[in-house]
Amino acid sequence: AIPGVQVGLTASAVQSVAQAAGGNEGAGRQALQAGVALLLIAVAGHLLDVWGQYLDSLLRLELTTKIGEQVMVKGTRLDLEQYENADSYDKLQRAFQESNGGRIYQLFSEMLTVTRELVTVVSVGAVLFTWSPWVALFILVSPVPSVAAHMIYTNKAYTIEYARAADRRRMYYYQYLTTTDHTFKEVRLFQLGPYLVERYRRLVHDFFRVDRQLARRQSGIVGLLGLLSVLASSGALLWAIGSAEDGGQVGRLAGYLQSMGAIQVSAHGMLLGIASLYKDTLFLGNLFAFLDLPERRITGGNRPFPGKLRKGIEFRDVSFVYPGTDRLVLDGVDLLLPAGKCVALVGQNGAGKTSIVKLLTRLYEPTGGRILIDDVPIEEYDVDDLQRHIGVIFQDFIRYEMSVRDNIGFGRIEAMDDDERIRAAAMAGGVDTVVSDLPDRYNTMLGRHFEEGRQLSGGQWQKVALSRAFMRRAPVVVLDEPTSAIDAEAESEIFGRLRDIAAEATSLIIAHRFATVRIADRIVVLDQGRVVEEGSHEDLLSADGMYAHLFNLQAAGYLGEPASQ
Ligand SMILES: Nc1ncnc2c1ncn2[C@@H]1O[C@H](COP(=O)(O)OP(=O)(O)OP(=O)(O)O)[C@@H](O)[C@H]1O
Repeated sequence: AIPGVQVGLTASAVQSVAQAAGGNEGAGRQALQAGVALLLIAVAGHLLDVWGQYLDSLLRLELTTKIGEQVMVKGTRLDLEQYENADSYDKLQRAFQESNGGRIYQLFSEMLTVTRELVTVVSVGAVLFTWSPWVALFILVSPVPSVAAHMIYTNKAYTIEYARAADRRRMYYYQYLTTTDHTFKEVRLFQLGPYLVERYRRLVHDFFRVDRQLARRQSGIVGLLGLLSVLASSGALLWAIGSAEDGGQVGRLAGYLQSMGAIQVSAHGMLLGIASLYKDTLFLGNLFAFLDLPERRITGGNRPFPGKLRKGIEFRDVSFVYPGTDRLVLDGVDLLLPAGKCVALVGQNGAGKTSIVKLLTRLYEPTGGRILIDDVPIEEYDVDDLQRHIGVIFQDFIRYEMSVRDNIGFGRIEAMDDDERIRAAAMAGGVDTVVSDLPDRYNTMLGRHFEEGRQLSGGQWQKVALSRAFMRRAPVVVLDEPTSAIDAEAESEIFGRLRDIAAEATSLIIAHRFATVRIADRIVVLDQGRVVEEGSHEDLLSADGMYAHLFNLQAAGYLGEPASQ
C-alpha cells in the first residue's frame, strides 16, 4: 500500500504548499508533516528493498544447488532405453538446459515482482479512482496493448525454440568435436575443422534468418500496439489536466502525474512479468516433463541373488526387439551358461552379442521367451541384488578421469578402502606393474582432464576396466570384448589368471579374437540373432561350419596363408 500512500501524501504536500503560498497559515505545517511522512516511507521502502535482496540471493543459492542435484539423481534412475531412444534423449537434453535452476529462480523472482507491481497498481489505482474513475481507467489500461504484443512474440519464440532442440544438439556436438581432447587427433589429421565449422555456421545462419524475421515482425506489432498505449496514456494526461484545472486542484495534478509514472512503470512491469512467467513456465515444462519421466520400469521380485550358482543361467527361446524399432535383434535364442563354467560368445558385428548381455543384466527385458537363473525366472530376483552379483565390463567401458583407486574401487564401492582387495584386482587385470610406475601409485589421477592426471594407453585403460570387474568378486562375470586392445602376451597372462580368479564364477566372454575364445569351456556362435552352433573349440572346428570358417580366416591372417592348407 506504500505507493498509494505516497501518491496521496505527495498530492496533499503540493496542495498544502499551494495553499500556503495563497496565504493559508495552517497549510505550511501540513505540508511539512506530509514531507516527513514521505521521508519515513522512503526509509521503510529502502529497508524492505535490502531485506528483499538478501532473501533473493538465498533463494538463488538454494534453487541452483537443489535443481542441479535433482536432475542428476533423476538421470541415475532412468532406464537405459530412455538414453538409447532419440525421442526421450531429446527430452533429457532439454531438461538439462534448465538444470542449473536459473529459470526456476527467475520464475520465483518474477512472481515477487508481479506481486509487488500489483500492489502498486492496486493501491495507486484506488487513490486515483476516488479522484476520477475515467482517468484511472485510462491510466490502468494504457500498458495492455504493448504487453499483449510481447506475449504474442513470446509464444512464437518458444515454438521456434522448441522445434530447434535437435539442431541445437547438433551445434553443441560440432562444438564438442572441435574443442575436445580425444576428438582432436582425427579432426586435425582428417582436416575436418573447416567442414565442421561450416556445418555449425550453416545452422547458426538458419537460426539467425528466422530470428531476424521474428524480430522484424515483433517490431511491427510492438510499434503498432505500443502506439495505442501511448495514445491511451496521453489521453489520460489531458483528462487529468482538464479535471485538475476545473477545481484548481494543483495537488491532484501532481498526484496524477506521479501516479501516471508509477502506474506506467508498474503496470508495464507487472504485465511483462506475467509474460515472462508465461514463457518460463513453458520452458520449465521441459524440466518437469523430465522429472516426471517414469523411473526404473524394469522391476523384479524380492528373491536375493545366489552367492554362488548351482545350475547356471539359461536363455529359453529368447527374442528381443529394441523398443521403438521393429527389427528382431534376437530370434529364439537358446543359451546355457553352466554354473562355474566359462562360455564364449562369438559372432559377427551386429549379431546380437551385447544385446544378450543387456538382457542378462536386466537393462532391457526380452520381448519373448524366458531367462532362468538356477531354474528361477530372472524377474523374481531383486534387480539391485542381481546387478550387484554380476561383474560386467562393456565394450564401451568408462575411463573415469579420477584416481586409480576410484577406477578399480568402483567395481565394489563399499570396499574402496580395502587396499589389499584393490591390489589383488589390479594384479588380476594385469595393471599392477603400470600402477607401480605411477608417481602416486593408487592415488594417481588418470586421464588428462584434471591437474596432475596421467594418461594411459588404450590397452592400459582396458586393463584398469578389467581390474574393476575383478574387484567385484561376483558369482557371474560378463566381459564384452575385454582384451581387444591388450597385447597378446598380456592377454594370455590375464586369461591364465582369469581361470584362477573366476574358477568359482559363471562367466560369459564375448570376443572376436580366437586366442581369447579358445580358453572357454564352451563356445556359442551367434548369427543374426540366432544361435547357429555350439560346442568346444575342437568340436566346432571339426563341424566345419561358421566357427571353423571364421577361425580359418583369422588364422590365415596371422599365418599369411589359409590355415586349412
Ligand atoms: N539401442 C539400440 N536401439 C536399437 N537397435 C540397437 C540398439 N543397440 C543395438 N542395436 C541393434 O541391434 C543389433 C545387435 O547389436 P549388438 O550390439 O547386440 O551386436 P553385437 O553382436 O554385440 O555387435 P559387435 O560385435 O559389433 O559388438 C544391431 O543390428 C544393432 O544395430
